[in-house]
Formats: sequence, structure tokens, C-alpha cells
Amino acid sequence: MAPTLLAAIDLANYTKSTQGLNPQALSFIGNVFARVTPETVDDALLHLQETVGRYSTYLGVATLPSINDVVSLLDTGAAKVFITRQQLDQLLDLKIDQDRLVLTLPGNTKQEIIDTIAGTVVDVYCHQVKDIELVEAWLNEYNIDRPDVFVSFAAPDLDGVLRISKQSAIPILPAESLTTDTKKEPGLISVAKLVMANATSDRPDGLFSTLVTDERGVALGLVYSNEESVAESLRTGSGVYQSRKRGVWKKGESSGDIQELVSISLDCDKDCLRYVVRQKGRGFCHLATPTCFGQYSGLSRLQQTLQSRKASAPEGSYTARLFNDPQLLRAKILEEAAEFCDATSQKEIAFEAADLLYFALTKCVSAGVSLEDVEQNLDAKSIKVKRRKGDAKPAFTTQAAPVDGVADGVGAKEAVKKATSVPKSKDDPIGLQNGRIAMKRYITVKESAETIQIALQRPSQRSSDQIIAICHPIIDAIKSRGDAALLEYTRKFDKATSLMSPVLKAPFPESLMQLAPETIKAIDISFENIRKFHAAQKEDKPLVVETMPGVVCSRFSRAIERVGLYVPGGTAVLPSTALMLGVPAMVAGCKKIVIASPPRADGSVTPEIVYAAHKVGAEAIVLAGGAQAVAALAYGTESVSKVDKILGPGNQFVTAAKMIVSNDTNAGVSIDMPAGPSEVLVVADHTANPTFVASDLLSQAEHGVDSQVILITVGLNETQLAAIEEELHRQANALPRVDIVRGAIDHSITLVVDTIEEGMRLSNQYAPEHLILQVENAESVVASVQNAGSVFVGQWTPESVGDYSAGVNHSLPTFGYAKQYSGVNLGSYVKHITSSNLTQEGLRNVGGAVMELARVEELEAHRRAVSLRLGVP
Ligand SMILES: NC(=O)c1ccc[n+]([C@@H]2O[C@H](COP(=O)([O-])OP(=O)(O)OC[C@H]3O[C@@H](n4cnc5c(N)ncnc54)[C@H](O)[C@@H]3O)[C@@H](O)[C@H]2O)c1
Ligand SMILES: N[C@H](CO)Cc1c[nH]c[nH+]1
Ligand SMILES: [Zn+2]
Repeated sequence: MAPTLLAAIDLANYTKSTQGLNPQALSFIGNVFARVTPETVDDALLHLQETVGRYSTYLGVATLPSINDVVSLLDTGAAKVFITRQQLDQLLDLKIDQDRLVLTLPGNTKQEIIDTIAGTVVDVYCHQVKDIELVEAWLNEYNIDRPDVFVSFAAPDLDGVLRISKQSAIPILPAESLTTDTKKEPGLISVAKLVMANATSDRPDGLFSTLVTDERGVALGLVYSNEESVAESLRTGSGVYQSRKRGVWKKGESSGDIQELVSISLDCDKDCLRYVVRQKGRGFCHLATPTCFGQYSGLSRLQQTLQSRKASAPEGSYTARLFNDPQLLRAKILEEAAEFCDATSQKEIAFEAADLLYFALTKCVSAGVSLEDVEQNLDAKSIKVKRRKGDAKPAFTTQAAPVDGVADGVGAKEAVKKATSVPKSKDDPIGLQNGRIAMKRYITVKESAETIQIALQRPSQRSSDQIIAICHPIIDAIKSRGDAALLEYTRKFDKATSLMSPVLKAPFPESLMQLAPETIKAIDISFENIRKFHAAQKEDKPLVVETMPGVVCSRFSRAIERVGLYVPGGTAVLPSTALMLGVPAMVAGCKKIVIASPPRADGSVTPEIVYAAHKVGAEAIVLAGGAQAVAALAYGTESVSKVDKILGPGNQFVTAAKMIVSNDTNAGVSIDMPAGPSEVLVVADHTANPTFVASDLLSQAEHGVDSQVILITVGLNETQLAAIEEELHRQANALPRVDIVRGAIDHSITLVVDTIEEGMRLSNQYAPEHLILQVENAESVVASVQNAGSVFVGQWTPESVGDYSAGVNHSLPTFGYAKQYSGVNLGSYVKHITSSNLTQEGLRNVGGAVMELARVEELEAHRRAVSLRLGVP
């Protein structure tokens, strides 16, 4: 179908909202044209990666880059790329689909334009045509009736736009000339008017029948629209329609079952609209079913069931078991894939395909991936220019599976079993080809310093700007709406839909601390070791120094009165963090200790956290996580007490929110440090035990896919290196969190160095959260540690002892911040106050210096405060 509109936008300013235009509105109506220069190609590629599938028709890119760039842009999702005449032949030689190329005319005389159109079949872009009449004339003259001419306008009006589109040319409008704000219409073109100007209603009341579907194309229901409701939809980014009885109505306004708008388009004869929406809440129909035609079926139905099982699975549910046991799920997918390959009759194939899809979708839902995401991926793949050859990996071809019932060697099941078994040695080709869990090796003497520095970068996270942009509205909502907003976000992010109060106040009921005796014992031992180590950090008396006779200076400490302790609970619940933050707060003598942690889906907190909170004397547990919990602690709500300092690690949202509130002078709150995804760096030489080294690396890799682990080997040969790598692969595969480990290991590396000096130089450069020294005379190496959160010395000191029970704190700076921050310690909970105490003699001794400096600064009152006391002029 012909696109309704192209709007020219400057990629660099894409997110900047132009006058009265909701920039998203361009994506709702389909087509975006972006001007890219060779310098901004990388930005464009990034933008395309992020938006792939978001534009319902296509995203055109006007650019004059190299052939390679053109191919990359097409590959990444640009529907059409604008090229020069010189590039055309080369691109056609590469067999690039002509439909995806638009020729940019060089000179633009009428004759040139006509010659080019006549001689080629690709679309044409005229960027210097200023006169609509001229374009109309040659479109008519050459009887061009397909939308193959793109025309840009400097200052269009609606009439001009409509005239040119009636001629089947596609007008490209500058974003600044469009508006979604109906009130600001004068001088600007309303996007709704533009869409509807092309449409003709076939109904006596002038309304347009409107089919509402989900992103998969499943019909949700039939409603009506007109320009007014379309304008409101584009402005708000939601489903808004025209009721024949009630006028304009926003879907879900009273029921809460709202819709996020994805796109609006016209049908082929332009008398009917289609709205694609993301339906929230119970469904589209007023009878609370997903569609007005009843329940979903097929894959949509399966997805709905899996998503609800993930939110709250009934006891004994098999799907819940699969969610909780990634190893089992992996085995079932492989088993079903093999059965599917071996199926022969139509009935068997349908049966096995259904099983395979069930397990595959369970994996998707478990990872938060939807069918819509998968289909978007398929669409993105369908427009790829560079295609992979498509050969199967050797592991899956060495044992041929039966074809058409003729067994050739072993069956698919056997092949899968072999392909996925753990290899015995590094020479095992199957193991190497198939999903080996291994860190990339760098031999540092063979690489440039820059390469090593790049390799040592932490896994890329979403840009801090993006995270901050997500956190700001959350923080504002907590500030303005307190508990109500806090509950809303907890229901949204932590799925605790039944939670009624955001706070659990002390004294905590015994029933919430029911634990096995061995767990109580472990918590008690750890508590006591952490207490001892932090109590030893106390300054038992003030520091007193007499700087001159009679001039006594002193410094004493006071506990910060109110502290908020964030205990993470997203990917794993960490009661040990409650101890690490709570015990020093108790030892320091903080009067008010408030713990915050995301609740479980049923609204409860784990009994271990309640027990730890009880032991450290916490006043309350805030049942919330993320930016909302940080904001509640910083500003207070009806039921959450405001605190003076927030401590504790967390994900990017927690860390960004901590930074935001600590920068707000009205909040009056400080923070400990940026403590994000866990890291460890192990330095190992020939004395290190490969089993221990691998286990230490994996202990931090299992925290999250954003964790990073680094191994620096000192003077190891190939056999010794291979032994560690073999151990890593073997142990990783035996872990319940193997999928998380695989993600973390993907961006983890081994640096092979010759000397311990070189190893320590690189370690100090990286500044790891945890540093493990498994080297000869490890104790003597500690002297060369310059930057690290916490050091673990020798082969009998696994990092996990520090995580739980040794006594040191595990809340530590990550992301290289060990260069300037300490980990949490007793000092984190106190502030120092200084005092001066002078005798008359003391004032005489120091008074001259004070008066002279006050004179220099021309602060006479300062000078007199001394001179009047000493009776001098
Ligand atoms: N450096 C340290 O000392 C240290 C210690 C322990 C843990 N950690 C790290 O802490 C991190 C804990 O992270 P986590 O995710 O498991 O738990 P978390 O409690 O930090 O984060 C969970 C919260 O994030 C918020 N959130 C999730 N997705 C969101 C989104 N799209 N938009 C807005 N908010 C969103 C939700 O509110 C949720 O409650 C891990 O990376 C772990 O390695 C670090
Ligand atoms: N290693 C984490 C700090 O990066 C802390 C922790 C808690 N539980 C297990 N480990
Ligand atoms: Zn840990």
C-alpha cells in the first residue's frame, strides 16, 4: 500500500520534540525519512537497530555514503537508501533489490530528471525541485502513476501536499512543519488532518469504520473514528476513538484497560482505518475478554497463559517448574527439536512442532521476550541484504539424521545428544563448535594498549541518559503522589499486584521469619563476623591536637541519624546485602534504619531479609525496588520515613536514581557510591589451581548477564591455560544459572601476561570490584594493589567468603569507581565534626595571623572579633 506520508527528520535531533509535534507520531503513521551524512552513519545504524519494526511502513534514509555503508544501512533496517548514479551499477551488481534504492538526481534540470526516470526502474528523489507545478507537470507528461518520485518541500501547505500526493509522488515534509497539537495548528500542518485528508467516509455520519488489531494482526474489535479522535490518538500515543453516542472516548479511561498506539493506516480504498495497538489490562472487550470475538487462540493464547504463569504460577505447575529450572528447559527444547526432526507423517510433524513451540515460547517468556519481539526479528531478517550461507554447524551435521524415514547413521536425538555433551578435551571439535562457554583470550604483548583497553571495557549498558530519562518521571511521581505511586510501580515492575501497603513495620512478626535452624545459624555466624570487623573500625576517642600552645583542635564522629539501605531483589534476592548494610549501621549507632527491597510477586519479603532486618534493629522494610524505592527513601512518603543517606548496590535504575536524588539539593540526601553489576578479576600463575580459578570466576558471572569477570594469567603455557578454560566450561555447564553465566562470560576476557608487574598494572587500570590473587607469595603482591574494592589473598580465600561470612563488606564500587571510592565500611555511616577550643593565651598566640588574613580579605568584622577580645586596635 502506498505510504500516507514521509516526514523529513534530522536523525541527530530525532528525540528532540519539534514545535507541537509528538515525534512518536511519525512512527504511528508509518514513514520516516532521515537525512544521514557520512559522519552520522554510525548514529543512523544505532537508530535503525533500536527502531527496527517500529515504523509500520518503512524508514527511508537519504545519504551519500560508501557502498559498504549503503549495504549496512539496508541490512540494519532502512527500507530505502538514497544513492548516487555512480553507485547504482555497483549496487545492482551486488543484486540488491531495486525497490530499496532511490536515485538522488545530481543536477536536476528537467531533461536530466526525465532521462534518468526513463532510463531506470529505481525510485527517484528530487531534492531541489522548488515548484510543485513543475513536478506535477512532468509527472503528468510522463504518465507516472506509481509512487516512485520523492519530493521534498521547504515550506509546504496542506493543499500543496495533497496535490502532489494525488499525482502519486511522495512528499517529504520537514518535521518542523508538522504538529500533533491541534491548538497550535496555524502555520503548521496537523498530522491527523494529513492522514484524514486522503480518506473518504462511506457512512452517512461521516465516521470511519476502524478495525483494531494487536501487533500480530489478531482482530480485537471494530470501532469508529474521525479526524478529532485520530488527532487525540496521535497526540497521546493511545487508542482514542469516536463513539456514535458518547463522542471522543479514550479506550480504558474508566476500566483501566488502556491501549498503547503502534500505528494508524488507511485501507486500500481509503474508507476504513486500521489501528494497531498494544492492549493493556484485561483485554479490549467490555466483557473483559482479549477480543470482542472471545478468547485468543493458538500462539497468542499460549503466550497469554505462559505470561500469567510467570506472574503467578499455581502450586505444582509444570510451566513454573520449567521457569525455575533452566537446565530442564534446555533439555526439553533439545529433546523436542530432535523429536520434531524425526517426525515424518503430517500428524506427527504438527504434534511435535506444537511441543517444540511450547518449550521455545516458555524460554522466550521466561526471558521477557514476546511473540511480537520474535516476529519483529523475523521481519528484520527478511530485509537483510547480506545473508548467511545457512549451512548447519558441523556438530549438527557429523551425524546425519534420518531423512524421509531412511536412517543414515544415528537419529537426530543421538546427534543432539552428541552435539550438546560436554567435550572431553580442547581438541574435541564438537565441543568447540557448540556453545562452548569460554572467555576470549588476549596475549597482551601481541596487542596494542588500545585493544586491551577496549577489551577491558565493562559490558555496554543502556546509555546513562536513557536510564536517567526513565528514572526522572518515576521519582517525580513518588514525590507528588507518594504511597499511591510507590504501589503502582511495585505492581508494574515487581508484579506484586496484591500488595496493599508499601511498608512492613517493626516489630516484625515471628511468622515472617520462619527459617531452618541451619539458615539461622549461618546468618548468626555471618552477622557476628561482620559486626566484629566493623566494630573494630570504630574510633574510640576523638582526635585531639594542640596546634599552638592554648590552641586545641579536635575531631569527633557522630552517626548519621537516618539511613536507608537498598537490598537488591530483581534477579536474585540478597539477604546477605541486608546484613552487609544493616550491621555497620547498627554498630555505628544510626537511630533510624530503613531497609528497602523489591517484594516477591505475592507481595511478601523473604524471611531471611526479615530476620536480618530484625537483628540489625531496622524500623521498617519498604516493599519496593528500583528508582521508586530510592525516591521514597530520599523524599519520604505517607508511610516511608525520609532518610539522610541511602546506601546499597543495585541495577542501573537503582544507581541512576541514587545519583539523581543525591544531586537534588531539596532532597537533602547523600549516597554511598555507584555499586552496580558484580565483577571479579583473578590473577593466577602456575601455582593456581585451575578448578579454584574457574569457580571464582563463575561465582561472580552467575550474578547477572551484565556481570563481568576477568582472568589475568601470569606466565602460563598453553596446557595450563587450557586447563583453566576446560574447568570453566565444565563447571559452568553444571550450574543452575548456566544461561546467565553464558551471558556474562560472553563479554569477559582472559589476558595472558608474562610478569606479575604487568598483571598488576592491568588490574590497577581496570580497578575491579573484587581482586583475587592466586599467585606465589600472594601476600607480598598486596603491596602493589592500587585500585580494587576488596582483595582476596591466596588459594584458600574464595571471593564468596567475602560475599557472606568472613566479615568484610560486599557492597563495593564497580565500573572502575574503585579508583576513587571505598566500599561500604563503618565510615560510611558516620560524619566527622571538628571543634576548636582556645585559651586567652592561645588567642594571643594565633590572633595576629587571623587579624592579618582578615585584613587581606577586607573582612573587618572578622578582624574585630579577635582585636576586641585582645584589646588591640
Ligand atoms: N556492587 C555491589 O556491591 C553489589 C552487591 C550486590 C549485588 N550487586 C549487583 O546488584 C544488581 C542487582 O540488580 P537486580 O536487577 O537483580 O535487582 P535490583 O533490586 O537492583 O533491581 C530491581 C528493580 O529494578 C527496577 N526495574 C527493573 N526493570 C526496570 C525498567 N525497565 N524500568 C524501570 N525500573 C526497572 C524494578 O523496580 C525492580 O524492582 C546486580 O547487577 C548485582 O550484580 C552489586
Ligand atoms: N558479589 C556480590 C557483590 O558484587 C554480593 C553478593 C551477595 N550475594 C552473593 N554475592
Ligand atoms: Zn557475589
